[in-house]
Amino acid sequence: MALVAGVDSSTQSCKVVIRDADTGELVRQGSAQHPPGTEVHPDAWWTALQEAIAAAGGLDDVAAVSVAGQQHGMVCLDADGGVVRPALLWNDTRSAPAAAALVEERGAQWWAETTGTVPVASLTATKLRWLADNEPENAARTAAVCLPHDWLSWRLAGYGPGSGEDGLRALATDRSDASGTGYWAPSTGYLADVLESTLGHVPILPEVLGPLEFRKTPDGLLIGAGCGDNAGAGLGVGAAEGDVVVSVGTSGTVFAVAESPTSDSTGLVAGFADATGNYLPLVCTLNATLVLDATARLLGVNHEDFARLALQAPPGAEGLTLVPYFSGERTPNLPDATGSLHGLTLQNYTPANVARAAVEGVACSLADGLKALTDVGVVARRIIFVGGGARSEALRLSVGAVFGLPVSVPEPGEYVADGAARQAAGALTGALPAWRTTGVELADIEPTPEVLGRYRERAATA
Ligand SMILES: Nc1ncnc2c1ncn2[C@@H]1O[C@H](COP(=O)(O)OP(=O)(O)O)[C@@H](O)[C@H]1O
Ligand SMILES: O=C(CO)[C@@H](O)[C@H](O)COP(=O)(O)O
Repeated sequence: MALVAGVDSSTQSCKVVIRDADTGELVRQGSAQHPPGTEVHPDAWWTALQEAIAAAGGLDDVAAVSVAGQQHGMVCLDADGGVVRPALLWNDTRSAPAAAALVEERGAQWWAETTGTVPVASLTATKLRWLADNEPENAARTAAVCLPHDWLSWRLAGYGPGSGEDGLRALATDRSDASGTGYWAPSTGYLADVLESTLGHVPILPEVLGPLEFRKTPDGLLIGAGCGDNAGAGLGVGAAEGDVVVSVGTSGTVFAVAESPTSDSTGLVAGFADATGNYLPLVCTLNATLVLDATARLLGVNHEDFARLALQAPPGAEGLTLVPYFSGERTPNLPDATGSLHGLTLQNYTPANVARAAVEGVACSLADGLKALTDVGVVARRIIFVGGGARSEALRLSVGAVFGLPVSVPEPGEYVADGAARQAAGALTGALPAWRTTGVELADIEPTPEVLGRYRERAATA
């Protein structure tokens, strides 16, 4: 029995699954926490990866591994292979003015048509512009730029500080993560002019590997191309045409697998690539489980009691609407927005209604994401709901009620890491295996279009 490993180095934690390459059976798993914040030194991810691997029983008997990771994070390396400064993560909004400037300079249409995505603060290119404007010495010292999953794959392959230029030239990435940088186009590859006009020079960049390409360590461990975490989730749940995946973790994402690229000059839909050679039109919000975590903390309850409390209130929370833009927002692009609670009366101001309004606010912001996707031609027949937030019964039911589509909830699991493991199995055998996932279909949920309608009116004033 050959074993493969998949890693999800996400915003809050690192998860490792080890599966049978043929059957997909879960053999072992482990995880470790990441530090909080939107600026993190990559060494913290490396430490967490090693802890998670150890918790999963090590990789000694594993034939291939792939790393999926949070997208867009700016990892700058110096000529020696050392980290120049802590990475700015996808949810760090300090580069919002840089994003606006880039859109102004070339026009939203150019970005949408060339790279698939109109820049917002999350995209790596905007962070490079921020670096050049605010830390010119660090920009000048940056010899190579890569993403979280590229850097961890590179460390697993034995490179790191001291590797020098030869080491930097061994960096590798894949289409799905490259497509979230803002300086890579699916049709032409890296865009030197965008790098010149952001970082100020063209650094060494990771080679973009094909979906089943791999590198090999001296010990014979295959290291797959890896992928962005959303593309990993798509692989992990086996998303097919007509499926829309809703993933609720630190970010809320709504995405579909498409055979052709999308181009949305309104900037709502990011035209990413997937991990199989197709495309992954995606909407991403900044405010998902952290809003639920904060509201549960405010109410002094744990996740389970929070869900129970929310379900004690009727749909619509007796008129309360929470617009969840606590961290600013990415979609819609409102980096300076704040959250708000609307419709308060002396009668409806109860813990249950506040909990329900938080859950419905997150669900409604994602339903707006679905609308943006269908507006660019994505066909949605059912929702596949994954991520830490899918463990909440209240959020599952709320997603079912506001989306107005059948919702399938796979067994709770680590679908990003599973997708990476599936890619590793593909690298090992030459073809992606058809692993089965099991789950439940949510049936008989009363749709609540009035909840979504009221949310839209109130969010429009944010
Ligand atoms: N039962 C639950 N109800 C609501 N949220 C939950 C539940 N279990 C976990 N979470 C939340 O899910 C988040 C972690 O999900 P995950 O998908 O792993 O995030 P990420 O990939 O962004 O690191 C945390 O914010 C955690 O509090
Ligand atoms: O920025 C995006 C997608 O464009 C996020 O989805 C990140 O990829 C982080 O994912 P999580 O850690 O929240 O899963």
